[in-house]
Amino acid sequence: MPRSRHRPRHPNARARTDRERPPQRTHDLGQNDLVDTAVVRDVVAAIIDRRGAIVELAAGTGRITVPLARLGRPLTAVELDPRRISALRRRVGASVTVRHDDLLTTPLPRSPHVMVANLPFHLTTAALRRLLSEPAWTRAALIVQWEVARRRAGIGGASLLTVSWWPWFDFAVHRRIPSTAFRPRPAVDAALLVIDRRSIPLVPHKERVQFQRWAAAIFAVPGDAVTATARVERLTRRRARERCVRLEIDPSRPVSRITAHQWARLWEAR
Ligand SMILES: C[S@@+](CC[C@H](N)C(=O)[O-])C[C@H]1O[C@@H](n2cnc3c(N)ncnc32)[C@H](O)[C@@H]1O
Repeated sequence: MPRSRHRPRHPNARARTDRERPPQRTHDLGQNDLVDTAVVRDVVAAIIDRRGAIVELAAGTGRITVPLARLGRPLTAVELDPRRISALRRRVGASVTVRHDDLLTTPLPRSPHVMVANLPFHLTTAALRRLLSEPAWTRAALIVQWEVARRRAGIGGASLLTVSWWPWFDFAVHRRIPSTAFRPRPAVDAALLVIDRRSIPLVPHKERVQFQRWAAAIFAVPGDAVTATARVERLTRRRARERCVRLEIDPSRPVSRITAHQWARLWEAR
């Protein structure tokens, strides 16, 4: 069953009478658990050399939480489904902080930490937006749909969401995860997407809002780097081409194929 087909019902929503209550559908919450232990090991390995506390979102019944707990670091596991919370508490014991909360709003630490999540697919974009605007985590190891991971990492062309955050984050696909690694099995493969906060941003933080507006304007122009630069910067095509060549950007390159460093150079050259 595709994970994203049904709109999820929030378990904390107004209580309904039995007659009103629809049949329980666990896939509404994207409960595709990770049953492949080799993939679990890869998720843990992705954060093992990053210091700080660990926050796991969408912890489920603890298939990733348990091996994370063995690292002996402060660990908070967040899960929305109250039935899963009870199972999780029994499984991990008192050393893990188990929090019954929504991953989109749960408070995150203000000190450096790492994030882990096998995200419910229907919340992927909302969760990414939320995480990217949080100030303190240094690395996030996230399981997301395969195609989403490729787009976020700029493979075969970056999306505006990626470009908007590229000066401050690096996105990499660590591995593909076959749909057979989950129960119930989703309709599509997934990937382990690892996002690192850049220690030296490519664009100063204080310019983020302006950069994002400008990038959106460039993205809205169909075509290549020259066409977009000329339109947004109000340059002649000749001047725009000269600027691209000077900045080592192929003038005929589609906007979605411009790299993170090239975006930063274009921004600086405005
Ligand atoms: C794909 S499962 C992952 C479970 C477990 N981490 C694993 O890998 O086996 C997603 C989990 O997120 C939970 N979930 C769904 N919506 C959530 C939300 N808004 N906040 C927190 N957890 C949520 C689901 O109940 C489910 O347990």
